[in-house]
Amino acid sequence: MKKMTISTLVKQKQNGDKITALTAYDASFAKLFDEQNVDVLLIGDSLGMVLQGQDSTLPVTTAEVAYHTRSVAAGVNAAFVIADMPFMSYSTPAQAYENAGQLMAAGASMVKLEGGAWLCETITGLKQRGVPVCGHLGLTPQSVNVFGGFKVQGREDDKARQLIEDALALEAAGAQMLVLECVPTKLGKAVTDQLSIPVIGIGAGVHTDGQILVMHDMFGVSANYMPKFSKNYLAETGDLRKAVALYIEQVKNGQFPGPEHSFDK
Ligand SMILES: Nc1nc(=O)c2c([nH]1)NC[C@@H]1CN(c3ccc(C(=O)N[C@@H](CCC(=O)O)C(=O)O)cc3)CN21
Ligand SMILES: CC(C)C(=O)C(=O)O
Ligand SMILES: [Mg+2]
Repeated sequence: MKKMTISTLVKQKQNGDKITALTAYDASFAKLFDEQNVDVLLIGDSLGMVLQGQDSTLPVTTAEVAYHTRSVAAGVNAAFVIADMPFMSYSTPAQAYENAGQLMAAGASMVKLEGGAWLCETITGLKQRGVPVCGHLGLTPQSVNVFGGFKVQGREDDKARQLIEDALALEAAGAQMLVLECVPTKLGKAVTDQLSIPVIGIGAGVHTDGQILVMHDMFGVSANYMPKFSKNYLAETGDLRKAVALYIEQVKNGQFPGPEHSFDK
């Protein structure tokens, strides 16, 4: 398989060929996922919860994400590698450039930032400096203390409109991909239809251009809880590789996420 690129992912959106994504934190699983042809691997700051056992992503550092990015990059052949920028590592454009540089040097092909229109200057500046950016809207876990918990976002009409405006602003600023987390199915579809860049959903319904899951949830081994939108693929396959293959198959044919993994309103 040839190295995945952003232009191939955009073509997948245009062709309705669903994009498959998983989190990964080490070389062995990165290689296993890559061999099953997962399109995108994310070194998520979820590592604070699933690897470190903390109750939020806030304590994660850029050095920690860089460490796991080096490991994942060493195991990858074709998959597109995105690294999360941790909480408070992109508060100003200058701080974002410094920390994004660490993640790109560690082997990422893109960095992901949580937030809306306030990030536009940072996104434009990163892109001008050679750093592709993925946005992240909806339930942005780094704002858990503002939300008062890991709660579905964009349920009210005004909040939904605001989210769509933020998504359009991120795209206009130069974001080349978007993760949309924990929003009603209808909002997931509206954002996906209005953007030209690929929209990867997690708990955002079946209409996004692709899906991502935290790998520990897909295998049913998460230390803390299992979000409603996740599915344990190891339970029904009994084999790591078969679990990944079934996840890919069900994303591609629209079987996952089903209504039981989505939020109607
Ligand atoms: N194991 C794991 N899976 C994840 O998907 C994940 C992490 N950890 N850590 C970082 C963030 C935190 N995330 C979470 C965590 C919990 C819920 C959750 O419990 N959501 C409720 C929704 C409640 C409502 O209706 O508002 C749920 O029932 O799924 C959602 C996303 C997503 N990310
Ligand atoms: C759940 C995904 C989108 C993420 O941001 C993470 O794993 O940190
Ligand atoms: Mg994250």
